[in-house]
Amino acid sequence: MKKVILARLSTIPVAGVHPDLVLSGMITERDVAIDGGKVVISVNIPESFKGDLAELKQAIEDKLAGLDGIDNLLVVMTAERPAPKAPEPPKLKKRPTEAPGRDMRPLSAPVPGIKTIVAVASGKGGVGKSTTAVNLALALASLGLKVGLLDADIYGPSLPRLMDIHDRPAIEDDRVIPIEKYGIKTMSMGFLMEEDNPVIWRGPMVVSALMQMTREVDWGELDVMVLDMPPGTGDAQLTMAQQVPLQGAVIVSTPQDLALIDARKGLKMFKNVDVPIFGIIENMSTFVCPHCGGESHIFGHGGAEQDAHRLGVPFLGAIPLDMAIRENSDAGTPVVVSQPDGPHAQAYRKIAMNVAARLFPEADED
Ligand SMILES: Nc1ncnc2c1ncn2[C@@H]1O[C@H](COP(=O)(O)OP(=O)(O)OP(=O)(O)O)[C@@H](O)[C@H]1O
Repeated sequence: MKKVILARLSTIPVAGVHPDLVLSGMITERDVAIDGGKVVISVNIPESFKGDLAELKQAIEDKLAGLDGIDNLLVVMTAERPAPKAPEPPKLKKRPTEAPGRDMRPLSAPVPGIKTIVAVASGKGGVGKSTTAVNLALALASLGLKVGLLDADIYGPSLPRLMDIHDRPAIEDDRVIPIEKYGIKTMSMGFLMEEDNPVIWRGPMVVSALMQMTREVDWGELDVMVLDMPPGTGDAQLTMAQQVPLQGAVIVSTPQDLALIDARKGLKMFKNVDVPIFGIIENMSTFVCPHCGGESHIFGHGGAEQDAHRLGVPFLGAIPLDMAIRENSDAGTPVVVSQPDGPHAQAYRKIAMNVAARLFPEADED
């Protein structure tokens, strides 16, 4: 099947690169993933490419249209050069983080059907950003909101593991259908990649993949989309923060990371692109002993809250370092759904209420 696909694609000329798309090296056998009738093709766009990405994508779809054995086709364009220039978002006036009332600033191209988007970011990896994003999304849903969770951490997508999802999403009318679990809609590049054949993402490829996951996925109507960003504050994260119409961002940080400067880098990045910072979530704040249940303040206590205030951003809440959170995360049953009445679910719900209050300030005024 791969051979038939590649044979058809090799008749497509690529402007400025090669008269044959396959010989150009932009698509190899490894870039074609087949799962039953679902086919995902990732195209590596080199610097020398002079054509139009949308036209090339269309040409690939046309060539494969009607091919026996393909029910659903998804073409992902990935580029090593700077992403195709999107229209510059309007220059927005800075909005104070705690500005009262509704944010009336124009949004850069809102995504139809999605009322609000909140980014979950961290200054560095391994602080529990994805665990926090998943539990925050589920806690927002438990408040009665329609929630989507987009795992934009395409370097190391963790949603398949954290939510125990191993299916591939369906594709209908050229749109990917997000996978529903525990009452929220989810999408992750991890759903499309083969575990033993990871895609190597280079620089701005990330951005075009993100745009496709935001806009070409059939999210339906959402009150809030939680966007799990890749860790760190590099160019890819910066471009994401600019290109997605974010209502705000939350920064996940451990106590020691707050005391250091990583979390501050995250704050600075969003401030630079005029995205309001909803606040800081302190993860792994106190240590809960798995044997006696006693709490130890290994990194000191209350420091994060003070740090947040010192940095001029709200403190949204703290989540302890607890074996139950790790075990549930790793088993794909986030603590908010596996122990909905437990103290951790409560802590996440409290944070979710803080976030919801910032996402929908008008609801507070009623
Ligand atoms: N509050 C917590 N208590 C105990 N374990 C936690 C807590 N938060 C996260 N973990 C565990 O820490 C590990 C890293 O968490 P996670 O994958 O969410 O981090 P991340 O910041 O998204 O990482 P990366 O940057 O690599 O994507 C996981 O094993 C997770 O279960």
